[in-house]
Amino acid sequence: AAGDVPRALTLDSVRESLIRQEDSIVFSLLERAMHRRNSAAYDSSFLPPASLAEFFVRQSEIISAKAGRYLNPEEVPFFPDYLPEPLVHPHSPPQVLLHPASATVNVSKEIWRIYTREMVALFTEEGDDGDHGSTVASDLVLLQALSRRIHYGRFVAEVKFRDAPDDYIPLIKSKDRVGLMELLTFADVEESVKRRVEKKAMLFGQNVTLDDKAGRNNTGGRGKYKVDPEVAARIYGEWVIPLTKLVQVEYLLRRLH
Ligand SMILES: C=C(O[C@@H]1C=C(C(=O)O)C=C[C@H]1O)C(=O)O
Repeated sequence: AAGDVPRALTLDSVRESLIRQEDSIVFSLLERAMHRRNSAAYDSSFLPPASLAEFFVRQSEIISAKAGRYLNPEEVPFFPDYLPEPLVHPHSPPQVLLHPASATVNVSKEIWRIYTREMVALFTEEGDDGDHGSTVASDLVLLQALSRRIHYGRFVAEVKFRDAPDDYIPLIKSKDRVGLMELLTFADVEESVKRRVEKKAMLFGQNVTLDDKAGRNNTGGRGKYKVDPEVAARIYGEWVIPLTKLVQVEYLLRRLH
C-alpha cells in the first residue's frame, strides 16, 4: 500500500515489505484463477492493436495519474506515455529514497509480455467463460501487485548499495552485470521466499469450513487448491525473483550517474 516504504531503509525492512506483498500476489493469483484462461482478452482484437486487457489497464492508469497515484515512487504504471498530469498536489513532498538517475528503471514491458504470453496459461484452466470484463479487472490487480513487487527491487538495490558501496562501486564502474548479480544474490533467501509462497498458496487456497472433519479432509491430496501451490512457487522462481534481480542490476548500473 502507499507509504509502505519505511522512512529509514534497511535490508530487513524492505524484506518485510516483500513478504507482505506476497500475500497480495498470492491472493490476486487465486482471484484470477477463478476465471478460465479467456485468451481473447489478450489478443489485439478489442481496439486494434490494443487488447481488452491493455485498454482496461490504460484507462485505469489515466484515472490513477489524475488522482496523483504516480507521485508515489512505489507506483509504476505499465503505460507511462501520454499519462495526464495529476489534478491534485501532494500534501507533503514525497520522500526521496531512490537515487534519481536509477529511480527510472522500468521493466513493465517485460512484465506485461511474460504475464500475457506465459504466466496466465500456467495458473488458469484452459477455455473461455465469456466473462472478460471481470477477468481483466483481476488481471489489473494482479499485474499491479507483481509490478510493485518487482520494482521494489529498486529499494532493495539502494539499501544494498548504501550498506556496501565499496563492494558495488568497482563492479558498477566496470559495468560487470554478472558480478553485480552475484553480489546481490542470496540463494537461501530466495529459497525461503519460494517455500513461503507455496505455503501461502496452500493456506489461502483452502476452503475454510466450520466443520472440523471437513477441515481435516481438506488437507492433503492434489487438485483441491485453486492454484497449485507449486505453480505459485514456480511463478516466483521463474519470473518474479529474476525480474526483481534484473531491476536491482539495472538500478545499480545507474547508481553513479
Ligand atoms: C530481493 C532480494 O534480492 C534477491 C532477490 C530475492 C527475491 O526477489 O526474493 C531474494 C534474494 C536475493 O537473491 C533480497 O536480497 O531480499
